[in-house]
Amino acid sequence: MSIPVVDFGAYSLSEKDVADEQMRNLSEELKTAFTEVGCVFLKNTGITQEQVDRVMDISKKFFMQPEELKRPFSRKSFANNPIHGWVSLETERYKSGNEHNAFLYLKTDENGTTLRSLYYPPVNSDKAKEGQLRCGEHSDYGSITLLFQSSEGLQVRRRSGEFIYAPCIPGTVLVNIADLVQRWTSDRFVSVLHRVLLPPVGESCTRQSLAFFVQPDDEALITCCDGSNKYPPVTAGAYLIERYNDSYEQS
Ligand SMILES: O=C(O)CCC(=O)C(=O)O
Ligand SMILES: [Fe+2]
Repeated sequence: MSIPVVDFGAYSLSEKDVADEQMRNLSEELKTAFTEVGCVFLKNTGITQEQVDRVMDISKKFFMQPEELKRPFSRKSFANNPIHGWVSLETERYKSGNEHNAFLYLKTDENGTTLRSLYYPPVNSDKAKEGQLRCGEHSDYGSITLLFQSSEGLQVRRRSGEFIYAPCIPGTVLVNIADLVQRWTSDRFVSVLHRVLLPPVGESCTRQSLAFFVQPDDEALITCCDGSNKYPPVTAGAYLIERYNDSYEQS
């Protein structure tokens, strides 16, 4: 199954009421996507492509500034909020990947919900290292991730193990199931492994993406909702810290 594209119009930000039947149909479509692939493209959400482009333009302006102007916003500058802030090229990477990208994290104080704005600079494929990826293979940690992307390169792994491209479809948002929901649903919904490949040889395009990681409140206790206890109960905050420490190499 490829990644389904589901029309979210009935439940878009501009709609006040949703008819029961529309809600039932929508939930069926989402359930199929989340049990079979772990992700779905939603169209007609009420978030416009213009709004997404605007956020990407603002982010790009930030990334294009000289290092000394970005440094005051670097991650170490926010003592009470260790995730918030700018991370320069190759400072932080998933253990599985040989990466080259920069991030800006915007995190609230209430829980782990975070917007991560990513900028991948142009790549000279002659100089690329063996096995280099733009973003190493991983699954996200929280409940769901909303992903907006400016160009191709993202791949997701199907349950069969094969990686398929997640195309860049303007006006849509890609919703990924993350690990806490897989745990919560005792593996009924699958958290989707994904990665970002380098552009094809001869093309050196940049890439931008916006990943909105939705996280339950830190103290929320996540127990298997079918009562199976397949995974021991864990608070969302503790789980996030554990996964975060486990997943990254800092250089
Ligand atoms: O750039 C992308 O599309 C992938 C970003 C991602 O997977 C992440 O930040 O967790
Ligand atoms: Fe991710």
